[in-house]
Amino acid sequence: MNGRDLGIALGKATTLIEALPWLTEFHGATVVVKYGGNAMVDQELKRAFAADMVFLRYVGIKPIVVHGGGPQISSMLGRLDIESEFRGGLRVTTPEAADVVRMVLVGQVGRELVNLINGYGPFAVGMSGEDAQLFTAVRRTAFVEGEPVDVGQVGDVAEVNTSAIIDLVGAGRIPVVSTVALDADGVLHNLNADTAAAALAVALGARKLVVLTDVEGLYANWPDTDSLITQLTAAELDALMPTLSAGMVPKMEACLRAVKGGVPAAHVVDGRVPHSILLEVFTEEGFGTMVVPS
Ligand SMILES: Nc1ncnc2c1ncn2[C@@H]1O[C@H](COP(=O)(O)OP(=O)(O)O)[C@@H](O)[C@H]1O
Ligand SMILES: CC(=O)N[C@@H](CCC(=O)OP(=O)(O)O)C(=O)O
Repeated sequence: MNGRDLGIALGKATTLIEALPWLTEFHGATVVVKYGGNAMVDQELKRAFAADMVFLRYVGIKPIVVHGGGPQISSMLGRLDIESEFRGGLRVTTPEAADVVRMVLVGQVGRELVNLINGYGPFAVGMSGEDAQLFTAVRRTAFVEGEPVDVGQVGDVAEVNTSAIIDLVGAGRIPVVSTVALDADGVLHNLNADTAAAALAVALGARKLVVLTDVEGLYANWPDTDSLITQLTAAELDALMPTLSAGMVPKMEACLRAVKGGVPAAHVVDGRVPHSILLEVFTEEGFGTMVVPS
């Protein structure tokens, strides 16, 4: 082996051994991952994400994936000539739109992700928030400039029944969750996927919530990209919330909900970077923005 090849080999060994403390710390831990953004549309990023989930599973971590799909829902509503708009970051969801949301999330986006993950190992099992009553929804209003606005069949998570997820994870599976759910009267509701991921992380007592996005993480002064925050407390995030705009609001609300609900760390990581989740979990410096309890 020449000097250059030896250098490369030693670099690889260093990277592997750097992971040892984190492999030890997170062995057996439950990690809820919200999949969305670019990582959901770019072929290379999609495959990298699927490989990461199977990697986590093989090293003894229990990943649970909650997926988004806003752009795919908008595209299908457009094809069907059904009007769609967002108010206060939430999709106005008529009964007709709710059927399309379920069809796209459960029947299209969820299926594709299950198949991608299963390309690396036969572990992924898809489920809707309806299955075994994983989520019970309660109707949610949006807030536009401080005023409540009715957005139709949009729900928050009122209750989580983790039994089916626990069964699947116990059998070595990777649950892939689509975020539609019934309310107590059996009416179908559309749940924001960041919100649902946070509620699930809390109910499962997860060690981490990791939310993929299309920026490096949370910036203190968006759009100044020199202002990336690597770590902050829930109290510091509470103070920043009024300064955040559209897309980041549900994500950071989800991080707050998770850490206030007992999850030790919630992360927002850049889904444009292949294997960003591995970088977050297995490196000393982590990746993106980490929110910790106050
Ligand atoms: N303080 C902030 N830090 C980072 N991004 C912000 C901030 N405020 C607003 N944003 C916007 O939020 C977007 C992320 O939300 P969104 O587009 O909904 O993500 P995704 O498609 O990954 O669900 C960023 O691309 C950015 O445009
Ligand atoms: C109520 C609400 O807005 N629901 C979302 C559900 C999908 C989602 O959250 O997808 P992303 O993570 O890709 O945004 C929607 O209808 O678009």
